[in-house]
Amino acid sequence: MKYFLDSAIISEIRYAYENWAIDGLTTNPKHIMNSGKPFLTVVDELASEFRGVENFPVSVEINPHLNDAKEMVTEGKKIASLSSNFVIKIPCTESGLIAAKELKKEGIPTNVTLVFSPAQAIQTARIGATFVSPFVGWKENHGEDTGQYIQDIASIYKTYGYETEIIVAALRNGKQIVDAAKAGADIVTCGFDVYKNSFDHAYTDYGLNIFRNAWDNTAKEESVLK
Ligand SMILES: O=C[C@H](O)COP(=O)(O)O
Repeated sequence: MKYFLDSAIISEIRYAYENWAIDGLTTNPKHIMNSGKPFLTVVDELASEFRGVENFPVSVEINPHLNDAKEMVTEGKKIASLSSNFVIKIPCTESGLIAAKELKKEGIPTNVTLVFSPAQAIQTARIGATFVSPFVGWKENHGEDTGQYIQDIASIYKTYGYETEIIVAALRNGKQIVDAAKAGADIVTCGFDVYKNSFDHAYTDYGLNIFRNAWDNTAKEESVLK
């Protein structure tokens, strides 16, 4: 399963790319706002950060106020022209799905976002979007159990041979990453801290202290080892 970083902050994107072998990047209007920089500045930074890096998709979302499919396509084409890495992130509305279908005809990759049901995910795959982004954390915040939801999308895609890749989004902890993997997600996208926390475990720290103590109490010959 691939790991994408969900962020628009260049310092953490660079860190995760260099140290964690992330496979791609997703952004949304909230992440861009949180970077504290203007939209086009962030988009330019992302384009230059990954110039020449192959197979590293960077999802950039169109203006969320757009409702008209033609306007969505026009904006999507403009954003896509800025980098060969860019994937156009488009909301899962009727207009968004029409726009994603048109962008596919133009050879522009898309990521259909704000997906909350298998029915939305089916149409996303039928129109040939590159990625579908079902959100988990937002549903769970409202008390919904999401285990079956991702499994259903993955099993429907398998049954019909849909090629759209499933990016399970808005994850809040390591358990949700594991649940996504078990459900058959192709990709998860998480914030910087979610990944960082998922690499640690309290028992690892506990065991490390035991081993450090043992190391300190073991006689050592002269050696280069400290
Ligand atoms: O845009 C997709 C994100 O994964 C949404 O997640 P977020 O609630 O962490 O911003």
